[in-house]
Amino acid sequence: MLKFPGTNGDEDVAHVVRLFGMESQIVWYKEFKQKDWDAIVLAGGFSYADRLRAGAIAAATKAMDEVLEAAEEGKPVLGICNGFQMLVEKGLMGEAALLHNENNRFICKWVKLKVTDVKTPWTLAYEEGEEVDMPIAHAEGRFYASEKPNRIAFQYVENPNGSLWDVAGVVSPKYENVVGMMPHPERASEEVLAPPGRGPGGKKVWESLRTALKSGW
Ligand SMILES: NC(=O)CC[C@H](N)C(=O)O
Repeated sequence: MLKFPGTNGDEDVAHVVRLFGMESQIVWYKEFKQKDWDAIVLAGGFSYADRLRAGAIAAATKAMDEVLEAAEEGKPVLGICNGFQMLVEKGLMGEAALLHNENNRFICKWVKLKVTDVKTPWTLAYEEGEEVDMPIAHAEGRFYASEKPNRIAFQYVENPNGSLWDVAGVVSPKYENVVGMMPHPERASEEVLAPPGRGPGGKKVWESLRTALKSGW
């Protein structure tokens, strides 16, 4: 897992990855070499204080060239929230952008999602069309693209931010091993963290990864 100045989701991701039986290390972006890792998670936060646009400055680092190389090699790469913004800014998610939420506010709440692509290393443990709960926490999460993406990984059941096509997460059009999503699966992977009436809808992201890595993805 990669840490930039302002990343804040790294400890939570490392914790759940270990909880699901895998090893995980947090690596400072200056020291990051992709060849050392089987999979990469770009955790959420406020890298470089969201200056310019969220994820834009992180996308210009050498560490993100390493991430691109890992994507090209077929390694599973997941961008969560600010990590998704980095993948978009790096150009890995096609002609797309994450704009300010329609209401111009930072939105922090649990939402219901539909899993719409289960052919990625991050989603293969879900049923297609399965509805799950996860929290969102972002200001710049409104998915925009001139054309509907071919592979949408997660869709909002009730769209909170004005994203086109209810997009909450997409598969890279170039690399099917690369997924970006605004909701936070790492905050929804333990029963105890789910509020009343909600379930830990992120668990299967890590179960998917475990299965994918075991089968040599
Ligand atoms: N939780 C996050 O990663 C937030 C992402 C970004 N800082 C935003 O507000 O849009």
